[in-house]
Amino acid sequence: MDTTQPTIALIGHGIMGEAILSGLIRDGLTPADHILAAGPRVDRGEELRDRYGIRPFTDNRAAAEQADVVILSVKPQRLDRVLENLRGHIQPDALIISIVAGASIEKIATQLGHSCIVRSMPNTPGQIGEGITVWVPSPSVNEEQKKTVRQILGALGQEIFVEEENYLDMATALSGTGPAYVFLFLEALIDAGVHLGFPRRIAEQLVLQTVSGSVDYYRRKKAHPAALRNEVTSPGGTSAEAIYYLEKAGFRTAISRAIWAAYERSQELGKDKPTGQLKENS
Ligand SMILES: NC(=O)C1=CN([C@@H]2O[C@H](COP(=O)(O)OP(=O)(O)OC[C@H]3O[C@@H](n4cnc5c(N)ncnc54)[C@H](O)[C@@H]3O)[C@@H](O)[C@H]2O)C=CC1
Ligand SMILES: O=C(O)[C@@H]1CCC=N1
Repeated sequence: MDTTQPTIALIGHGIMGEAILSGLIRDGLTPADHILAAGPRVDRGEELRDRYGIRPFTDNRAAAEQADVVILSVKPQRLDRVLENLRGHIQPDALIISIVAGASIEKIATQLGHSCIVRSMPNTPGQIGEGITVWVPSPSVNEEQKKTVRQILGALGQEIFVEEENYLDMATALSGTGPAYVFLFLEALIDAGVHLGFPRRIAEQLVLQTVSGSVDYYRRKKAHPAALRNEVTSPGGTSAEAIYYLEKAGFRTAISRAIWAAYERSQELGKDKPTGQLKENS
């Protein structure tokens, strides 16, 4: 093992834990034997070891004690117990990166008894390096550590540094949760196509290319979305008819209210003992 390379411990090796470790390995940032992935499920650890060559652990402390960087990637409802268990088992100069929705820097620092914390919010497209992560450091994170954070989070796609922690609950609602809105929209369009009478395969192809082509077009034209929508909307035509019904049904307001609700839920998840049932070991 090359002792000049930082050792990274993931506490929680579910969907996002795997996204991070696979990105680090894919980008050649961390050798697989420097990644320690901890979680209660032995089968999951073995699966990740076989797929990537990382070192699995069932004992969070044993992984964290060896790590220069500790990444917290458990569900918010598990966090209190995990932090309590890790307290006193973190190297004094270790950097902690949390991706846990809602959990504030202050909460993590107090419960862990450690001040060098980064709070971040990635999203699932990070699994293919196409995600976006917003992050905020505590005051004791130094410039060298910020570089490390950029590299680690950069393995998931784009990263945005912010100075105000409140942006993290906002990012959780907009970009962290964002893929769920996009997939719901895709699903609704495909089902509408099937309702019209298209075979599902054709409906999926039409929707996927329409959505990805529109996103690419928007990216390239750099025009306001309303201007691009107007290009589609002929007087007395089909788009005007469809948009009339969407607006009448409260499309925009529903989206805005949903994102506010997600923002408020992120704030609630940061409180002690957040509600929400978890299955064993999830
Ligand atoms: N899924 C998403 O879209 C995003 C999730 N997040 C945050 O990432 C965190 C993890 O979420 P997911 O990866 O989606 O969840 P997940 O359920 O896929 O992964 C959680 C992992 O933690 C493990 N675990 C359970 N108890 C544990 C313990 N005591 N110690 C160590 N590991 C334990 C579970 O076995 C599981 O593998 C959450 O806090 C979530 O808020 C952040 C951004 C996006
Ligand atoms: O649903 C959740 O709580 C997580 C946080 C960001 C995306 N999913």
